Amino acid sequence: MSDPSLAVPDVASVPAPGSLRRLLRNPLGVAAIGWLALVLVSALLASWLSPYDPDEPAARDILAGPGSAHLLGADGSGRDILSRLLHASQISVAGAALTLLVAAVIGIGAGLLAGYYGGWTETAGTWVASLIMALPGIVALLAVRAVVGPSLWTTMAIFGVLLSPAFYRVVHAAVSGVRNELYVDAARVSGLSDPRIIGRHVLTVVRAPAIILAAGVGSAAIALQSGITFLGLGDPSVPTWGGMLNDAFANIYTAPVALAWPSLAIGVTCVALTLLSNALRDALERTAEPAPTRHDADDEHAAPPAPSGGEALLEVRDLVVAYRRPDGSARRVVDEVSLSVREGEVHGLVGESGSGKTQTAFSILRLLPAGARTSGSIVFDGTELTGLPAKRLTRLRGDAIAYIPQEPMSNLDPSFTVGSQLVEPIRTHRGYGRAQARARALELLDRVGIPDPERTFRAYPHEISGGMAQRVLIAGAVACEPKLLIADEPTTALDVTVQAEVLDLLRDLRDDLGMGVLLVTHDFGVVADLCDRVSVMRHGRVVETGPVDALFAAPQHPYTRALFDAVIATGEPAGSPQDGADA
Ligand SMILES: Nc1ncnc2c1ncn2[C@@H]1O[C@H](COP(=O)(O)OP(=O)(O)OP(=O)(O)O)[C@@H](O)[C@H]1O
Repeated sequence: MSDPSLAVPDVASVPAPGSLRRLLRNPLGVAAIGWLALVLVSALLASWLSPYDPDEPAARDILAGPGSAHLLGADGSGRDILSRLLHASQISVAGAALTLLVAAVIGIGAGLLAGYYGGWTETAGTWVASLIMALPGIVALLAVRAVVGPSLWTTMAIFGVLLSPAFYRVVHAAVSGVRNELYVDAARVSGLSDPRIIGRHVLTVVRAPAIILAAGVGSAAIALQSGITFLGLGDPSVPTWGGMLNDAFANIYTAPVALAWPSLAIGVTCVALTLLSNALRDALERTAEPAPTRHDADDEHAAPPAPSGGEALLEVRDLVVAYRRPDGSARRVVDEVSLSVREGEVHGLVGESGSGKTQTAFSILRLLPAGARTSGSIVFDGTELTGLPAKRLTRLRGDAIAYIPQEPMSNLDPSFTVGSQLVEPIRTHRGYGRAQARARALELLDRVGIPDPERTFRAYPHEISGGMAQRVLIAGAVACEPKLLIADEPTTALDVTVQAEVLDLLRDLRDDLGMGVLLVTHDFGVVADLCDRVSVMRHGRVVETGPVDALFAAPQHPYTRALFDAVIATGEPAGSPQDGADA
C-alpha cells in the first residue's frame, strides 16, 4: 500500500478567506465592529486618553454641563464624566470577557462531551445544567457577595457559571443532532479519533449558535454588571458604567444629560454585540474550507495490519448481535453468522430488508449503536477484531478496511467541499503535502469516472449529483488501497444506468487493487453481476452460502428458492418470500 489514503472527511473548519470580506461588506457588522473597537481602545488607553483623574472631585465643577472644561460634563462630585466613562469601559470589557470565558469553557466543553458520547455524561451534564438553571441567579450572586465581599471579578466568574447552561443546552442539542449522522459514522470508519471527529466535524455545527450565544452572554454580562453596580452592590472605589448611572439618577432633575452617557455606553455596546454576532454568523455559515493540519505521526500513519493469516482475508465466526427488548429479553438480529471473504473476492450478502445484513457489516466495522451486545469472532488479515483496542481498530479502519455507505449524500459533510473531504484524509494517512494530496485527489476523481475532476473538487456536496457523490465516496474509500472494502448497498440510491456504471467501477477497482469486497445488497442482479460468492441471510441467520454460479444454478435452501421465484416472477425481489420458504 504505497499510495495515499482514505475515504472520509477530516477537515478543519476555519473561516475561508472570503468570510472576512463578507463580514466587512455588511454595514451593520462594520458599524458594530467599529463601536466595539472604540470601546476596546478606550479601555486599553483609558489612562492616556482621560483628560482628568477619574476619581478626582472638584467642588467648583459639581454637575457642570458639557463644555470646554469637561467635554461630557461633570458628575455630582465634580468628577469628569468622560474620564470616568473611559476607565469604566476597562471594567466592563474585562468583566464581560471573564463571564464569557467561564460560561463558554464550562458550557461548550460539557455540551460537546455530553452530546457526542451520550450515556452517563449526558445524564450528568443535563442534570447539573438543570440544577444551575433552577438556581435564582441574583440570589446566588448576592449570597456569594455576602461571603467573598464586593469583588466584581468573583461576581462575574460566578455569573459565568450561572450562564454556562445556555452554552451547554445549545451545544448539546446541536451535537446530539449530528452524532449519529452518517458522515460522522463515515469519519469513524475512516479511522479518525474521537477528538479529531469532534474538532473537525462536530464543532462546525456548534460554531454558529455558539457565536450568537457568545454575543448574547456578553451583552447579558455587561447588563448584569451595570445592574449590580447601579444598585450599589459593586466595588464603590472603581468607576463603572452602572455606578455612573446611579450618580446620574441621583441628579436626574438638575443634570439630566449626565444620564445619557453611561446609558448610551451600556445600550450601544449590548446592541453592537448582538449585531456583530449576526453578521459573523452570516459570514461564517456560508463557507468553510480545510485548514492546514498538523502532521501527527502517531495519528496519521496507520500501523500496518498483522500479516496475513491464510487465504481468507476476513473470517467471521458465530457472530451474534442482540438488542434488549423493553421486557428485558434479548432479540438476536444477527444469529450465529459465519462467513469469509478471500483476497480479490467479492462476497455478496443478500437477503430481504431487516434480515441483518447491515448489522453484520457494522459489526465488522464496530459501528453498532450503544445498546448492541455482540459475541463471536471476526478475524481480519490475521488480527482478531473483537476486543481489539479502539486505537488499533481506528488505525485499521482508516487504512486497511474501507466502507462505502448506502446513501452517498448523507455521508458527505455538507459544510466542506468535495476536494477538502478527499484531501485531508489523504494527508492524514499518508503524510502528503497539500499540493501532493490535491493531485492525488484529482487523480482519484478522474479514476472513478468524474468528468470534470477540477470542478467537482471545488464543489460542495449539494452541487453534485447522487451518482457523482457515490463515485466521490468510492474514490475516498479506495484512496488508501484497502485490503477489504465493505460496500452497503452502494447502488441502491442510484438510477439504473448509474448503477451499472458504479458496478463496473467497483469491478475494475477490485481487479486493479486485488481487494476483498463484502457487498451488502438485496438485489440478485447485483450479485449475479459482481459477486464470486454469496451468503443468503434471513432473520439474522445465513441460510445458504456458496459460489454464485452454483447457487444460482441449484439453490438448496427453500428460502433462496423462494427469493429466486420472487425475482423471476416480478423481475424484482418481491416482499417477504416467507410463505413456503421455511425449511
Ligand atoms: N439499534 C437497534 N436496536 C434494535 N434493533 C435494531 C437496531 N438496529 C437495527 N435493528 C434491527 O436489526 C434488524 C436487522 O437490521 P439491518 O439493518 O441489519 O437489516 P438489513 O438486512 O440491512 O435491512 P435493509 O436491507 O433494509 O437495510 C432489523 O430488524 C432492525 O429492526
